[in-house]
Amino acid sequence: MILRRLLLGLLLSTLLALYANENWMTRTVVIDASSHKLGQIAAVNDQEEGGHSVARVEPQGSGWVLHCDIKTGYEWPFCDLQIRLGIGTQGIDLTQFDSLRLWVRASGPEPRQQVRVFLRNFDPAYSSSKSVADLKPHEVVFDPAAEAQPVEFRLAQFMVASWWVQEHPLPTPLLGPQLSRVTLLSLTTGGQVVSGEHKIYLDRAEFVGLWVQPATFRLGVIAVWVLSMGLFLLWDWRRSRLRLSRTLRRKRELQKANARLVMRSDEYEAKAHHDGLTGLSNRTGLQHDLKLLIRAQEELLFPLAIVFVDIDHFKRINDTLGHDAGDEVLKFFALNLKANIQREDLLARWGGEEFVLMMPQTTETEAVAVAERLRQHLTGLAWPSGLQVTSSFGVAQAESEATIEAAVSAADQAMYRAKRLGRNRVEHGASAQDAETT
Ligand SMILES: Nc1nc2c(ncn2[C@@H]2O[C@H](COP(=O)(O)OP(=O)(O)OP(=O)(O)O)[C@@H](O)[C@H]2O)c(=O)[nH]1
Repeated sequence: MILRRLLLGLLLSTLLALYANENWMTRTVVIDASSHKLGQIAAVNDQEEGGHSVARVEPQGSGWVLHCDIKTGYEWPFCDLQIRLGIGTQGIDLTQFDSLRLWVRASGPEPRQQVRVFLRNFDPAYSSSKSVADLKPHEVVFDPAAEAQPVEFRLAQFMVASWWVQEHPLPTPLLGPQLSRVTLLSLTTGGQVVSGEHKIYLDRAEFVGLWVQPATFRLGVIAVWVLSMGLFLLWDWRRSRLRLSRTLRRKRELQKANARLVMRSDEYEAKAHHDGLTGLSNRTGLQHDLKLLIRAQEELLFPLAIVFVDIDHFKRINDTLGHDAGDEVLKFFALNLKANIQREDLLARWGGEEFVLMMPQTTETEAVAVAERLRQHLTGLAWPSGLQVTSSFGVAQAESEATIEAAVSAADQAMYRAKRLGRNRVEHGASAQDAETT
């Protein structure tokens, strides 16, 4: 948005600047009675050339009037109103100007009273500081009465007077117009003047030019555009780099946050799948592990032996020794169960003082033997607080994933049968009584 505004601003400024360059950025050198003292003005006649014409200048209005009495004597009689420009032979550099405006009138005995305008240039190659005749004259001739005032000439219209070139042979490079050191502006009577009273009135003259030539100005405008584009590209490149590094930083932060979340979710999952007291899997954990095993190696899993283990009269331990002692018994029980089974067996706390053992690739008969070994081992342990702890076992077998649920139920039933039959024993398979209960 800002960029669009800047671009629009630059575009409008460019159009305005181009217009201003040609219309408002003009400079003007004014020549009139207030800018030039009478000492800088001279009336010259043809007497030095052997003529008899008489010329004199006097101020009038904002400028001057040249009174000229043309008399025969010289072949080309004339009177000249000369205005000094600049200081000494330095003159003024008119190459920076485009035109000359003149507020001029002329009167005299001719039907078309012509005036010649000269711009005389100094160049040490052909001029001496003393003689006006050595200054290269650039000339236009016109009839002021036929023109609207002010009369405007382009400086390019001024041509080097051919009669002067004939009298001053020049090397080729110096032949053309030269306006870099113009020391004199003169208004002269016409080339074929007739005898009598002539007057040339000059109210004002102006050299007009542009401060900066359009070609140079346009180059400047192009430079501004190129610079702006360059700056924009630099700024855009820096912005893209900043954006990129910001995005990368955010990505890294996200990755870190993600890793933290994954870690936390792993922790929660571990907590959800484990029993806090014994460190064994809980029922959810067991189901999860079982699912993984079925997915990974179902054919190696079955027959799957399922053993339910329940501590006998556990409530009494709690009641007599307290809940903490009960916890210690549970931990000790779990530890010893774990220590006496194989690595690939799954052991979980099913709930309360009840545990489940699942043994892959194990038949019911083999599991009964394992259960018996465990029962004896657990019974023979030195229990905390000198307790005598026994446990009851129920064993069943699952042939496939579809029969696991039934086998779990059968093992649970068998364990309860072991309880009913006096505890501290191993039971397996379904009995008639179990079938009745289910
Ligand atoms: N200390 C402790 N006690 C528990 C925990 N979980 C369950 N219990 C207790 O275990 C006892 C189980 O009692 P019962 O279901 O009557 O079983 P039992 O006393 O072992 O009797 P039988 O199983 O029939 O031999 C209850 O008093 C529960 O409060 C536990 O995490 N810690």
